Amino acid sequence: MKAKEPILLIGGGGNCKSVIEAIESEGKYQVAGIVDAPDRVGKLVLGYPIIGSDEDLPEFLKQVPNALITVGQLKSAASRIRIFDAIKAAGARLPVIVASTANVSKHALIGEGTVILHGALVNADAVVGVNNIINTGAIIEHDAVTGNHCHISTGAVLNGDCVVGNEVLIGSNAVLKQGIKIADKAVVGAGSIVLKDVDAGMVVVGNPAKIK
Ligand SMILES: CC(=O)SCCNC(=O)CCNC(=O)[C@H](O)C(C)(C)COP(=O)(O)OP(=O)(O)OC[C@H]1O[C@@H](n2cnc3c(N)ncnc32)[C@H](O)[C@@H]1OP(=O)(O)O
Repeated sequence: MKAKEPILLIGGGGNCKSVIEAIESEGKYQVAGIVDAPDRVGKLVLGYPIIGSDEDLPEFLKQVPNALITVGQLKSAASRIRIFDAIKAAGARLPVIVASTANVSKHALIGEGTVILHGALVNADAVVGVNNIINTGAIIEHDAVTGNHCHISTGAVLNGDCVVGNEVLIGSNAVLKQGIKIADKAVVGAGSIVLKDVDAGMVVVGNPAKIK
């Protein structure tokens, strides 16, 4: 059996727990440790130690060749982008993680550092950008596209041919009608039904979704 490669996780909150669950189920990587705030060093997350804080990151990345961002993304993608850039600058690798119960078409493309959590589906000819969270039970249908640094929350549905820009949050259980375009940095509120395209930076909520 192939030995598991070590991986460093950056961010030790709730998203980290879901990602650990996915990593353990996939069985390709062994969590070497977690980086979080200085006052949390020494604590455990699902049995894995918080081994240092942000300032130790460059040193850790010399020792562990794989890293993933496990900070959540609800307000802005800024923290996740900052860490992504630091990992890239250090020359470490950001693997794709696919949970054992997720389903990713062999005809889909997934960018580096993206996690596909339990029960999610990415269908044929979908393209998912780098550093995305495709959360539990989300659906990215055929030919749909997400940009970089997006969070497609739990149970959200991007129907066929939808195009989502960079740094977008699609809230839990939101549904995008087929072919809808969501521009960069927009937010779709939880449970919203999106029937019209959404401009950059807009926050839309409701059924049908309207600007908040
Ligand atoms: C594993 C996980 O936990 S993944 C986490 C998944 N989390 C999500 O999907 C949450 C997504 N975020 C949301 O839906 C948020 O409510 C946002 C981003 C749309 C808005 O957040 P805020 O700006 O803080 O809005 P706030 O809570 O102040 O509400 C403002 C108004 O919008 C309404 N509103 C907020 N969100 C929604 C929504 N999803 N649908 C309908 N109305 C909404 C509120 O009822 C409120 O209305 P009022 O002014 O008439 O009282």
